[in-house]
Amino acid sequence: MFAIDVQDLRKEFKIQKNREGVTGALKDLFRREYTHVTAVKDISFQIPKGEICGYIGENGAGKSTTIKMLTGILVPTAGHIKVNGFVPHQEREKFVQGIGVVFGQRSQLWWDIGVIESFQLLRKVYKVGEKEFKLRLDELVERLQLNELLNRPVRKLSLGQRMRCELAASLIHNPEILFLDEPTIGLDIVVKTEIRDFLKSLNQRYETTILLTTHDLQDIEALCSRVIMLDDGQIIYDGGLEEMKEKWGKGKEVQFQFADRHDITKLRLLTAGLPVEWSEENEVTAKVWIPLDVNVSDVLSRVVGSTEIRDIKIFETNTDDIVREIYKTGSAGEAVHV
Ligand SMILES: Nc1ncnc2c1ncn2[C@@H]1O[C@H](COP(=O)(O)OP(=O)(O)OP(=O)(O)O)[C@@H](O)[C@H]1O
Repeated sequence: MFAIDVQDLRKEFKIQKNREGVTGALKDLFRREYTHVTAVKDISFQIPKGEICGYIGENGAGKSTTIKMLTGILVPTAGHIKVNGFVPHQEREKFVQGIGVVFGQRSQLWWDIGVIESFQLLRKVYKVGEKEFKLRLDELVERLQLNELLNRPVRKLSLGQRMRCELAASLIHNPEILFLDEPTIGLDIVVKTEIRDFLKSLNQRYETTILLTTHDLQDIEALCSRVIMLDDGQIIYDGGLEEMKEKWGKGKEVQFQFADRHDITKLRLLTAGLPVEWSEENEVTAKVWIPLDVNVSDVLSRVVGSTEIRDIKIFETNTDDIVREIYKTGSAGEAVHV
């Protein structure tokens, strides 16, 4: 059984049209006109237990709509969903016991009461026993460093502090599946790293399945072995992160800092016959772009032997660039493997 099993899932929204002018408004009063937006277009995917899967796409691609259907907040127009063995919108009460949800843009904590009181309320919602709650809370407090925050009202927390509390809140009942919609949005790099480390260890320790929506591809790099990419409600890529890089990565860039002034013509001659491209940065620095099918060491050995070098830096393919390129060209269209 998969942790998440989605078959031909579709969501259409009915939107009221507003006709123009007074006559339009009057007409609207008597007979409303509607248009339909299809936010999710018959998508299918399966996520095995214990996997951390990135769910990415541009604004409006349909990510949040999918998460809302997977968590039972929205009812699908068509298709089938099984999460943790349940149909989310039909078996809500049993279903929510097994999932945790964090929407980065919205809080599940009560604004004016102390964090610990919110946790207590959630304990009751999820019917967690006092003893179990205590153990769980101690662990979360330690690992997310919440000690100082427990008695403060949520409205007095910084965004990073609040997000750590949100994560703890979503995990009080030790769910098997965690849905995270933009969990690192607006956070500084230190908090982002802390949250990523926490999620990684949570996954390793409890085999928690995580579906993660994010615009920050560093989240994906740090956490996900698999990526599902959505475009206009359809899946345009479903596969490994490394595979994605191999398929669409443009190669590597190597930057040389020479001991003396370099001569770009001479550098080009050194690598003659290889499909590489040199560019000058300044008098002593030059870059060479090496496509994926050329061995970096072949290039290095030709240059290193004949010039004195101070420093070499190798820049790997950047996921950010790849994803941007795929969105731009839609080139992933041919390579869907679902
Ligand atoms: N309640 C709604 N009523 C009407 N249209 C909606 C509703 N919710 C979402 N949509 C539309 O569905 C499409 C997908 O929206 P969704 O919020 O799922 O995208 P997203 O990928 O999560 O985007 P973002 O990255 O901006 O959060 C958009 O065109 C959006 O305008």
